[in-house]
Formats: sequence, structure tokens, C-alpha cells
Amino acid sequence: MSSTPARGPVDATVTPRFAGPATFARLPRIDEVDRVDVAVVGVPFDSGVSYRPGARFGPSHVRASSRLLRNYNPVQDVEPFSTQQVVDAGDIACNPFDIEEAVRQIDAGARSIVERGARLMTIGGDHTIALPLLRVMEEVHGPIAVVHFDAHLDTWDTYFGAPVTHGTPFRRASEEGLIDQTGSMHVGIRGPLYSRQDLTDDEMLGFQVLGAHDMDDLGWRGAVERIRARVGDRPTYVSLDIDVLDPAFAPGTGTPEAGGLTSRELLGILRAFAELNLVGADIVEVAPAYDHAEVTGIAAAHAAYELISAMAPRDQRAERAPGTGHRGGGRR
Ligand SMILES: N=C(N)NCCCC(=O)O
Ligand SMILES: [Zn+2]
Ligand SMILES: [Zn+2]
Repeated sequence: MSSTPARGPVDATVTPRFAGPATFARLPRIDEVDRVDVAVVGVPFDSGVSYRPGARFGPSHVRASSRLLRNYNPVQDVEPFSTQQVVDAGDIACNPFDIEEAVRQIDAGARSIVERGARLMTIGGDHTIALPLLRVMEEVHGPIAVVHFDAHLDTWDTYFGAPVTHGTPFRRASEEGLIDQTGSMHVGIRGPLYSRQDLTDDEMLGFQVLGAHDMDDLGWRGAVERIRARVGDRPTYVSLDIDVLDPAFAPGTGTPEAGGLTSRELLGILRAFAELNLVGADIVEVAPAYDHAEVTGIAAAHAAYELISAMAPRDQRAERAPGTGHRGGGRR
């Protein structure tokens, strides 16, 4: 990592939060800085959905809902925008009428950012986008441990004969050898399936399942233990479908299912990922047309914030001021 100080968000004590740039957390654009450690990139693609459309508007909604994020994360005890250069890399333009071409465009767009040495924090878009993102991750890291947060398995085979959709990315990824079949798992699975066979297939494809109902007995700390035991120190990619949250916490999504995680459970789990070898992440399926009062957008923005914090270098953690639990002066 370079010693140039990172350029953080626009100072909210000078420019009000509701003014200024529309970038994620009001961070600099990628072309405004000369180094990139973490790139927030939007993928406004939703032509792979099986039910409600609208996740193409997810990136701009999550950016708008991220205006209130601040620079010091007291629970992870880190300044994620100071200890690493986080930028907004804009949106990857992709063809809404041709899924194959869109997937190639996402692959190329993500690859060009990763080639600069940055870690990706991608904002979708529907879950189809995880397939090209995992192809890029595999190229750099080899078969990768995937921690997949979702109400849905997304290891189904085809929809109306289409192999590349938002319900199929992890089957395609497993078939292509992109995932580490000994280190991958789903978290938050719930709701009706097509048949019992779905679970048999899913296990064959290399996933362990931690269901939403397991949270009742395990609590989020128990879930963290299970995740840690499964992924260990493997290079790990997090794919986070916002519908892992209960519709009470994330109404703005395309295929909602009752009985999901609370935002607090999810954020608790993500904070613990500072201990994992986190190499990239996506947050998908935010569909603002069904959102209210930015509830879903804010949950997604905070999840991204915890993931970016978990990526921050450990040895440069902020010094904790004695007795306060946080540092003074950081009022961004
Ligand atoms: N990836 C998401 N959000 N949903 C997949 C649902 C697939 C189905 O309609 O059965
Ligand atoms: Zn889902
Ligand atoms: Zn999904």
C-alpha cells in the first residue's frame, strides 16, 4: 500500500450531506485519485430476474442512501476511508437486451478495475452479475470460497430454458470450477423450494446451508463460528443478496421471502469478516421501486460499509482514545 494519504469523503461540516457528489459515501471518483485499494462499482443490470424487475436502479439508490456514512467505524475500530483508498468507480454499462453480452461487459469492466490491484465492492443489479464477477475472482485467486447471503439458493439450473439468470449464478459458477467446493456456503436460506432435490443438487455443487431458521438457535455469533469453520483462511468472496434480510428490513427487492435476518444480525456477521481473507464482495437485488424511506438502500449502504471496513488493513487500525470508544474530531 502506498504512503500517500487516502482521500476520504467530502467534509460534511463544509458541504452538507444532501449536497455534493452523488458517489458512494461522497468518496472521490476513481479518476480523481492516483491509487485504488477498494473500488465501489455499480452494475445496473436486471434483465436476469424471474419476478419483480427494478434492480437496475439499485446502484444509484444505494449511493443516495450512503450519504450519511461517516469515517470512523466504532465496532470494527477502523477508519475504512483513511486506512485505504476507497473510490467510486462509476457504473459498468451493460446491454439490457442481451444477457450474454451484458455478462461479457461486466467481466471486462470488473477485470479492468481488479487489474489496478483494487478489491471490488460491487453494487447490483440482480444476482446474475455474480457469475461474471466470480469468473474474474477465480482468474486472480483460483477457485474461491463464497459466502453467499440470500433467501434463495440460486443454484437452480435454468428458467424458461435460460441458463444465465438471477436464480442460477452459483450452479454455473460451480460447474465452471470457480468456487472452492470445500469452503463455500449459503447463509439465510428460507422459503419454499421447487423440490427436495434442490437441496441435494445444491450440496453436490459444493455448498453448505445455514438457514435463516438456524439463526434462532445459533444467534449471529454462532453463525460467524460456522462460517469461520467453513471458509478458514481461504480467499473469500461475499455475495450478498439483500433479500437475505426480512422484508421488514428490506422491502425494496424483487423476490421477497418472509422470515429473514434482521439488519443487526447481518451487520454483526459482516463485522466479524475482518478476521477472514476477504478479497471482494457484491450486494445485489436492491430494487428501489419497492423501497420505502430508503430502508433497503440504507441497509445495503451499511452492509457495504461493514464489508469495506472488514477489508481495511488491520495493522493500521485507528488508535482507540482511552475510555471513549471512538476518536474525537472525525465529524465527516
Ligand atoms: N436471486 C434472487 N433474488 N432470486 C432468485 C429467485 C428465483 C426464483 O424465482 O425461483
Ligand atoms: Zn434472493
Ligand atoms: Zn440471489
